[in-house]
Amino acid sequence: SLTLEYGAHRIGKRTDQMMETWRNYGLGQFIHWGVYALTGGHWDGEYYSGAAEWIRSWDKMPKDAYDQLYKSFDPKNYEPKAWAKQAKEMGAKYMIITTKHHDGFSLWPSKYTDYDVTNSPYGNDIIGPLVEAYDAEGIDVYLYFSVMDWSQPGYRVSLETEEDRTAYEDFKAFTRNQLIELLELYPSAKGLWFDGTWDEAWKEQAVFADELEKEMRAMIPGLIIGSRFRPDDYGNRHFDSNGDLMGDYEQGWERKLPNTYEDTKGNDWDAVMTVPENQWGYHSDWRGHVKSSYELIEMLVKSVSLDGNFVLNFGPDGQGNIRSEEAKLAKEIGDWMKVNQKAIYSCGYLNWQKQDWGYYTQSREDGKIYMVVFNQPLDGKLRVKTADKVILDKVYPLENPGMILTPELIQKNEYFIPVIMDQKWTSPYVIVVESSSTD
Ligand SMILES: C[C@@H]1N[C@@H](C#Cc2ccccc2)[C@H](O)[C@@H]1O
Repeated sequence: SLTLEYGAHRIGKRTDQMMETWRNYGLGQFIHWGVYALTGGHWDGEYYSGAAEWIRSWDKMPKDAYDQLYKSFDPKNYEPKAWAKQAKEMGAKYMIITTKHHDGFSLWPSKYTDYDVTNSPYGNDIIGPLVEAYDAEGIDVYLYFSVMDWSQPGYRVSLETEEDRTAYEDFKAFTRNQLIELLELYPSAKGLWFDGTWDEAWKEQAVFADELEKEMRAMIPGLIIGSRFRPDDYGNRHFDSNGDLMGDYEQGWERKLPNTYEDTKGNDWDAVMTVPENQWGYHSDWRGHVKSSYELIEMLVKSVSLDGNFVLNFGPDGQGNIRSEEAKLAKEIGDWMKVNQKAIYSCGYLNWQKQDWGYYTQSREDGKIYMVVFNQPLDGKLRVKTADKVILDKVYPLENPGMILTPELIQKNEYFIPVIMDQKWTSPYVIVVESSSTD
């Protein structure tokens, strides 16, 4: 393997309490909010088919017009406490807020740019009240920060000339200043979710990024930073040039999920997911497939079954409203979580053979096994093939612990669990398996 000075600084999972807490979240909420929400994915009557938060990059979007939008940012309906309550009802255990997206508009009062909320009609800090509201609901807050910043004169995609390099030094200092500022202003933040680190210019900054990461971790002990922030000695992010994970968890699952446990390489990971195919910021006209709560609950369960967290995105509109489609999903997911949360929180991967009826999760607290059924067999029999030396001691529906189910032995370590056929199941249900080992 290569000798790396700026590669992975740890092999294997973090085992401290803050990371244990992170690992056990199960469900998170992403919030993408900024001046792009004012456009709703349209400009001058034309529909933008890209991701709404990227509308500034659209050739039909005059850059100076976009850069004036902040002078109209005055979200009268912004209610951080209502947002936090809704997230609590949904069952989110953490929330990731865009403090600054690629356009550089800072949702907090930043000493280092005039392109921030204090210079908008709204005038006040957006981030602070949101952090307070989510902290009050017991939902941990993580700060999304885009290194790529189109508003900054020193920002560069690549460093071709001496002028580029000189300018980029200013940009690096600005980036560090804003990050230190965020951690000083919002010390209850549990971590940073970095984005916009794919530029060649940034990928040359292994030394700077490593020193900055160390400085931030020293400010907030236990701070959680994913694999998307640092480049290694050769510019590799996520996994260093030896294939070892950078940062505290894998951050590469954006709008996609791993399919097998092997895909996760045994790392901690989160999957961040949009409701439409690819809209993070507010788009008034969602086209194409919009995911149902059923689909999103399956993604959540699949994520937990593979030792990951599932983070569902919300994109409030320019007035600070949570759109009705997202409010409906939050309610539907929350209703399911209220009944089935034991199969999600503090649960993870179980090494039993995956079956077609759905997913296994296992509690990291008491070892209970949860069979989350999405595809009920027509004959009402759930095939279960356990790992070796496992005895099924007690099997029952999570919703009805008194209804003991008797497994039918098919062969060694393989059973049929009779499902409850006298009930028309309309949503995914959970069967609990209490087991022991013959060791
Ligand atoms: C979390 C998500 N990352 C951002 C992106 C992107 C992107 C940009 C170009 C090609 C592929 C992906 C999206 O704007 C959103 O913030």
